[in-house]
Amino acid sequence: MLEGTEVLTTAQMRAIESAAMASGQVTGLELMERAGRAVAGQIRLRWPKAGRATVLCGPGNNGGDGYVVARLLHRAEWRVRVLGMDNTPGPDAGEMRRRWREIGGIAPLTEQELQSGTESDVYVDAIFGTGLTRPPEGEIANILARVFGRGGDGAYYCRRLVAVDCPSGFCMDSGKAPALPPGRGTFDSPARLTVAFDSPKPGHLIGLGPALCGELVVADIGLRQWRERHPGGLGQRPARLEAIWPRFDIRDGRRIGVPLSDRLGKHSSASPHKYGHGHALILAGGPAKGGAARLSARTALRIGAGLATIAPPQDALPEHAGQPDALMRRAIDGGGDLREALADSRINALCFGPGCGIDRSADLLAAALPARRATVLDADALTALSHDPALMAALHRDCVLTPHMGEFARLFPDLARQMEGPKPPARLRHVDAGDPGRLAQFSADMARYNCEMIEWTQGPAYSKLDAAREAAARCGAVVLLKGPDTVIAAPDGSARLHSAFDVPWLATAGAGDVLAGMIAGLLARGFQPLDAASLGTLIHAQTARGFGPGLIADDLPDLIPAVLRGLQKSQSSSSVATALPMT
Ligand SMILES: NC(=O)C1=CN([C@@H]2O[C@H](COP(=O)(O)OP(=O)(O)OC[C@H]3O[C@@H](n4cnc5c(N)ncnc54)[C@H](O)[C@@H]3O)[C@@H](O)[C@H]2O)[C@@H](O)CC1
Ligand SMILES: Nc1ncnc2c1ncn2[C@@H]1O[C@H](COP(=O)(O)OP(=O)(O)O)[C@@H](O)[C@H]1O
Ligand SMILES: [K+]
Repeated sequence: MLEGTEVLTTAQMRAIESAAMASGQVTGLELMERAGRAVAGQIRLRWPKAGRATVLCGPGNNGGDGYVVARLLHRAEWRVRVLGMDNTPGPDAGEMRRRWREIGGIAPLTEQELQSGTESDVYVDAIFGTGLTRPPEGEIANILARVFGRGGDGAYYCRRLVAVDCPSGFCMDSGKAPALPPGRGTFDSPARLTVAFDSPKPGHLIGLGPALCGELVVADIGLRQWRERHPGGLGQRPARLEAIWPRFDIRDGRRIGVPLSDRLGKHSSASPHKYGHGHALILAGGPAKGGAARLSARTALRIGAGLATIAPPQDALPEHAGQPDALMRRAIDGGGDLREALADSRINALCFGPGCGIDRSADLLAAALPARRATVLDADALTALSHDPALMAALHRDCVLTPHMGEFARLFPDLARQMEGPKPPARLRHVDAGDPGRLAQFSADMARYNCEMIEWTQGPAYSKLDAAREAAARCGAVVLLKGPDTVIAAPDGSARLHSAFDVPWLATAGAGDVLAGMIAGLLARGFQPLDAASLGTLIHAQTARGFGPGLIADDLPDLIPAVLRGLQKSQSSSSVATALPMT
């Protein structure tokens, strides 16, 4: 079964941790011990033979986790070198540092120290986690350049790098990474493994996250139980932000949200007629422009629409005489013809854009949108939309927009600009678990968090998630912002994240046309717009995974049945992580 996995912003995570500690049922020290144990356990799972480890401990609680890792690896007979800072950390990290000091020394956390001595088998990055408040500078930036950079020969300095919670310096809300000091390259060396705590954060899944984090393991540190007991806690209401392709292993088996694939294999038995599975109408362009729409139409049939009709203008109709024979053809020359076609209420999903032409899309959209059928807008239809505010105003809740970044920038230029620039919006206060004043504030924030979730999603940098959500709210339709990471946002703030970093061959001409057809087919089958867009994204990538490099878009539709069969089989399995291959 494919289900979403809840994603928490760093602010939500902090609020939950603080409220859990405030409840008295768990202490910060216990959470830190569990976090460190999870990381040490994952290291030993991968590299069972005790070797040499260098643990880099930063000034805060992430560093505290690092001291726990050091202690536990030492106990497992690893030779451990710790580099740390000479600051006064919070009480929990201070205690963990003290416990480490009873075992071994702490060398200064400097680039020179990191470079010196025997090379380690494993490097543990516990410099910064969720508490990064400003871009790293000076010596810390130099160390990060060493940890995340490459030598002159292109080889990574720290070959086996394990990141605690996240690669340090990286923004877990936006997936952005700061610039390294001039001449020190970019953040381009991935961790081998990232162990995140409790839930994935948006940054693990979008932006640079999938590339930088390496394998992602989400470890249970015992907050789940607290959360489920806490009145009004996350377990009590549907998740607003979910990951729909968990490319990570999640340790506690927690799955929240809609079992997305449940209905996929099943066709409605209450309405066994083909019209019970919907009728998708795919609007095609003029002569020699029909290939894109044909890809969409074939896909709509393959994903299970009861009927699909391709609708080019009359002079292009003969070009569509070939396969598939199951596809129906109908000439639609302009808005009048389309209005006439839509008099048939059984046509319940429309697909505009692929190869359709900008002017034709504009004309047809003006006729179709008032009929309020479920509608996918892609390619030329998005360009038409960007030219005409009246069309934009006519969008409705059953519309799904599927822009890539270029199209998004034409539709929402201000939001695209914000994504590029550094925009530090108001950031939530740094929480220190030992400070009662701050805890009280966080309890208040926690209460706020239950009702004002969207506000909390604003990370320190404006992300693709923020932009897609704002766009969806602005236009009142589902916005699917595609790329290697895809964000699907609904006007009510619900959003789904998908990462296709493992299938770069999906970026091929016509793949977007297939996606549009897939969503149209799912809309025809009666899936809600957010679910249709999410499932379409997921199945689209899954078909590409199954094929491998060399894929062309024409291959995709005919791979769908195998993916659907796989999804049906996996419905008997309890966890996505075991049901689907990990990347
Ligand atoms: N008690 C908790 O809430 C738990 C926290 N845990 C760990 O704690 C982490 C969060 O801890 P913190 O909130 O202490 O945050 P961090 O440990 O990420 O870093 C905060 C510290 O870094 C300093 N800092 C921030 N940006 C800097 C910069 N650019 N240059 C130099 N110094 C900078 C801050 O002043 C502060 O001292 C999580 O990522 C996780 O690893 C886990 O132990 C689980 C429990
Ligand atoms: N680097 C990438 N890795 C995996 N998938 C990608 C990548 N870049 C784009 N995609 C996906 O490939 C598809 C390309 O769609 P689109 O840009 O509309 O292309 P076209 O217009 O040629 O069909 C989208 O589904 C997008 O999410
Ligand atoms: K880290």
